[in-house]
Amino acid sequence: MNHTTRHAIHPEDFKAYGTQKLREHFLMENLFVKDSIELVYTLYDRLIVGGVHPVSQSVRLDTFPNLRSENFLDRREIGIINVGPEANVTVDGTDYTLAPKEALYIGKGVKEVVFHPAQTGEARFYFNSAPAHHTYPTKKVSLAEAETVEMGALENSNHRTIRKVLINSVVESCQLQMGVTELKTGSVWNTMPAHTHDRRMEAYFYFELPGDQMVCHFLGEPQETRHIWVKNNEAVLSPPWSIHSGAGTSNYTFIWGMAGENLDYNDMDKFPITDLK
Ligand SMILES: O=C[C@H](O)[C@@H](O)CC(=O)C(=O)O
Ligand SMILES: [Zn+2]
Repeated sequence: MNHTTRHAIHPEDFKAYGTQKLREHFLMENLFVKDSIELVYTLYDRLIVGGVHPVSQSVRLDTFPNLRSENFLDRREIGIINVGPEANVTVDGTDYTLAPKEALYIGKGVKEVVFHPAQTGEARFYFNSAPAHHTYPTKKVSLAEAETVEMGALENSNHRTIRKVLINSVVESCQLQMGVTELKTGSVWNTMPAHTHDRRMEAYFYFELPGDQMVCHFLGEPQETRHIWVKNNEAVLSPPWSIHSGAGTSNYTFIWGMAGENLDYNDMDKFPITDLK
């Protein structure tokens, strides 16, 4: 397992960041390394963002020094979404088969989580983990069980399906919320009109983006935005004061995950498009 730390950034300092610094602090590349877990421990609500890529052997979710706990989930909950072909995850001896884009919520106190290679193709799992002070049951959530909404329109290049997978109407969690948003062919903009939610941070993970295409992800306070060019299978952090919205050179799918003060998905402040700067 490889881990790095990302500190929280003040919005006033953020204004002075150039391309390299923006990427260093907000972009998460190389989340999938063969037979390894790559994770980023952030100081935004202590959310951990990670990728698991078991190819020739199973990979165990081990604790690491930042946690000072015996097991990874002693004081944490985790949401896992399968971003590869069908593959299994074992949770304290129970096997869960995750079809592509299916999710697994695992509550605090679980001792062992093992990710397995796929039968066909290369397994890839993306996860977010947040501190938890209560144990909620482990639960697999299929896309059919997700709370699903259609947003936007092709005329605005933002027709998309938002599947709220780990949301409190579907699965109980302490602070974690996650979902999968799929852009329709010809639609490239996510999260427009853009919003902030001061009570929660967020992370976006882009996938199903052709290898020769990219997403231009916008971040920053609504009147002081910057951009980061993002490739397939890369993730971006969004501080609570930042918008998070992207336009692709093709359509794509992304996973959003949040942690913080509340579990209220609709608690967001939307900005009129014409007010962005
Ligand atoms: O706070 C919620 C998140 O930013 C996403 O759910 C937004 C999203 O998927 C979209 O509009 O495309
Ligand atoms: Zn958001």
